[in-house]
Amino acid sequence: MQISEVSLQGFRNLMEMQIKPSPGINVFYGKNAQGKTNFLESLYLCAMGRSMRTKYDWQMIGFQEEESHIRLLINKNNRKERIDVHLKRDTKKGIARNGVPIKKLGDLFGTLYTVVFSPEDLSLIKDGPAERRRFLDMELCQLSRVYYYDLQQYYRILKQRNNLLREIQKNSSLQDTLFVWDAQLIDYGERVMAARTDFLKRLDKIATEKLNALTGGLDALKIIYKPNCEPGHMEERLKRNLQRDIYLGSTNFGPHKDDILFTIHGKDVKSFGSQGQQRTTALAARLAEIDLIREETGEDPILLLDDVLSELDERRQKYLMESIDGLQAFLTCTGIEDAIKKYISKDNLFYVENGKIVAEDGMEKKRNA
Ligand SMILES: Nc1ncnc2c1ncn2[C@@H]1O[C@H](COP(=O)(O)OP(=O)(O)OP(=O)(O)O)[C@@H](O)[C@H]1O
Repeated sequence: MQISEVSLQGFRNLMEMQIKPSPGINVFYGKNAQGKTNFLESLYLCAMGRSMRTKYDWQMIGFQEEESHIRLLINKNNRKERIDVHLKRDTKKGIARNGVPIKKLGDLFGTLYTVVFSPEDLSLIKDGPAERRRFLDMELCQLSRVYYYDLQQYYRILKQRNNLLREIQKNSSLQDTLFVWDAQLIDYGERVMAARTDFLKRLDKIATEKLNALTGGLDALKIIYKPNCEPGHMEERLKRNLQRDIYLGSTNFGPHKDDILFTIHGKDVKSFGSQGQQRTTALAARLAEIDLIREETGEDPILLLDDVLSELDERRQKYLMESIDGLQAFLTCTGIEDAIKKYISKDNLFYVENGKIVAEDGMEKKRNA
């Protein structure tokens, strides 16, 4: 799977541009705040139907613009696919796949697989459980539309159940109707937990190997699913906690409170790992995602690497660059460091300045003219 053309109009500070990336590692370099991450964000938006930085679509529209358009052409096993995203200030965004508008976001998943590496990956380890659930859900949604559907249904029913719990506080006879929501919540909740269990088992196996290679066998990683209630026991948990749920007006057990534990030599990386170990753990998890996507879909994902090299030591930089060799990657940096020089050709260099992206060979021509 490869992106063969990107066209942008009015996307953040990227006003009007069209580029044809190469199949290998494409490097976007330039000073701070020029539009490099904005470019990666536009690709992510086409893959996932949302930004990786904001939940508000309007924030991605250029300050002076009313609308923003992104078009990607993708080569997929000698087939061509097209994704169009249209952001509007006053209405919902429109997304089309091969010219056909999609009705549900789930219909977009699977068109373009991406793995994002960014300095914010550290928050996967350091922040609260919500960040780790987000990681889990984004990855699983990419891989399985069924999961996306189950998760959506789960949250829809959870909301209804919580509303009803608050109603029951005022009118206890309504408790008789709770079983309708509970049966569905348990059904979808158990499915979500089963998918998470399976995904994390597989991720753990691959990430452990990656971390082992990244640290030369020094650190032994384990990724452990921490379900908030044991899979298979949701019904019993809900029953046992009913009075508390009614009192609080919210559901206190279920996969909406799940977490993931990352350990090195049995110790929680969040509490005991060094900053370097936390970063390497996140990197191993991202690298494992690449293999998992390949295993699951038979497709190579597109990699978005946002200024990650500067955070890594030489050994890790080398391992990362070697791991992504042969994949299409979009890598941002402020300068062409030695670590990347040998992996790229001049044809894959793009200079970013003040919202303009210029292919390096084009610049060369301009300079020599
Ligand atoms: N909606 C928008 N419209 C126009 N410009 C925007 C919009 N949102 C952000 N910007 C501008 O985009 C610039 C930041 O771009 P970006 O985040 O891509 O930086 P970058 O090149 O990756 O820099 P760094 O190396 O610091 O990460 C800022 O100047 C910001 O003002």
